[in-house]
Amino acid sequence: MADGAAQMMLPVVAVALLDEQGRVLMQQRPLGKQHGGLWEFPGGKVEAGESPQQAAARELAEELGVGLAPCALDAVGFAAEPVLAKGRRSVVILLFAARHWQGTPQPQEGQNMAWYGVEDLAALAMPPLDYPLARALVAWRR
Ligand SMILES: Nc1nc2c([nH]c(=O)n2[C@@H]2O[C@H](COP(=O)(O)OP(=O)(O)OP(=O)(O)O)[C@@H](O)[C@H]2O)c(=O)[nH]1
Repeated sequence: MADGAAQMMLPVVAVALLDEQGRVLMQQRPLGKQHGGLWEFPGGKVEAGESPQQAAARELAEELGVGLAPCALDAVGFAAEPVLAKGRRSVVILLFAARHWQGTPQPQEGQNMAWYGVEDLAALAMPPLDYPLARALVAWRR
């Protein structure tokens, strides 16, 4: 990828933790941040020198205190804004799914978390890119 293109993209990873009943863990963004109060898949920005899987494992440890082996992450799909305002960076979110992890998810940053049926995600108030990610998760599970 050309340097210019890299500067215009902001890579973000997200993880669908799936429990034995097939429910998925969602967390609520803190009020005061962009998309505050909306429900999202846990995750965050990929840092320099990380693979997407390493970033996902780091973010899930930071946010929920769980251990994730990079090989336990299945690629589900991605979402990106179809049209960008001039000069804005394109957020590209890569969604992984995991059925196995170490520890019990506990909010580490004071955020609310809850388990939802995968088919129920579309009814949640979410940031825009989490809707196509939720649809990709429904399709991936079939
Ligand atoms: N999940 C999600 N994130 C989005 C969407 N659109 C969008 O710009 N983002 C941005 O993607 C980034 C996700 O990274 P993050 O979770 O580490 O960001 P953050 O604001 O919680 O943490 P920060 O304090 O490190 O910036 C945020 O800047 C978030 O605002 C979207 O539709 N869904």
